[in-house]
Amino acid sequence: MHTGGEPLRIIVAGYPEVMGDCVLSKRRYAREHLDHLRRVLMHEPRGHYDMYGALIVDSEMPEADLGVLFMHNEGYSTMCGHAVIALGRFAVDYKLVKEPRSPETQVNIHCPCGLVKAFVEYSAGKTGAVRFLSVPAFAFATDVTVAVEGFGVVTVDISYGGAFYAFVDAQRFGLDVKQSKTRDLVDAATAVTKAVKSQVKLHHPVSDDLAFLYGTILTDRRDEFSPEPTANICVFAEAQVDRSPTGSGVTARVALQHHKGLIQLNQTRTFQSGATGSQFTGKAVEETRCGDFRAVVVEVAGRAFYTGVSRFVQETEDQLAHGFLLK
Ligand SMILES: O=C(O)[C@H]1NCC[C@@H]1O
Repeated sequence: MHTGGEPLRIIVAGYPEVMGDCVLSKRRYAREHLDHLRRVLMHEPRGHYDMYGALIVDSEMPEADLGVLFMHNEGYSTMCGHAVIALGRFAVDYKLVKEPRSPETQVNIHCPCGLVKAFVEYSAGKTGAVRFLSVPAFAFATDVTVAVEGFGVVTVDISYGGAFYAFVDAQRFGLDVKQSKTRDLVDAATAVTKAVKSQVKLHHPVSDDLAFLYGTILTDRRDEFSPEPTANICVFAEAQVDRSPTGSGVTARVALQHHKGLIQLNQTRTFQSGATGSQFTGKAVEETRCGDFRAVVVEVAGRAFYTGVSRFVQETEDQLAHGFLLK
């Protein structure tokens, strides 16, 4: 499938059992014991540098309809909004939920970061747009200064939307998220990610497995509420570029905007991908807490589409059967 141009290869069969007593520990198990399969399915020649995947696993939560592990060019994410939008439709279409209901069917998706509730438009047997309520999202730190190689001292905000992101105005690098060359945006964002990773210690109240920087999101700085779309581009994992507006990034960005008093509860904003122009909407719907952090529940909405069905093989005499990546 794809959501706003971002691919999602949903793995439905062929994996060995993923061990672990919870979805978060299954993520650890996959990283430690099954990583060769991620490389086969994400990397070339079956995938490509920016491929994204979802492995459906059992969840230990009785209310979950399915569990999922997310994978990309470098490892395993804790949250992925574009994948949740696609999986919501997929779960209804492939009967992973019992009784589809109109006008919306609820699909509870247990992600490594926690339970995410997706609501899938359903009418006359057809699935449509999907909205989801994510795990509590919070601004972790604002106006943090880091020394970025090649760019000097840069001020960033750090926010959590199921995964941690650093946010910076692209203009700081003389760039425009919609007009600049992708390569230049990737270089700046990657340098920021490297600096934040080495200079800022992250913390998540629920688990240390959630406390890592997933990527950097460059924005057009239009954070104050407006009915006009605001654009951003997300560079995550190993310099991978999201084609969509980034569901977990929109969640983190809305939490940041709400924290700064730039957006009120239930004010809907439109977020546009600097890469493809595709759009998600996002709004904070409830104030809550995550440990000591004041947090919000954010609703993100978008559309996903089917692209095809694949079956992959590995031949024993193939020297490149295990996958490779050109950097
Ligand atoms: O939509 C999202 O949240 C994601 N897309 C790729 C990177 C993030 O996981």
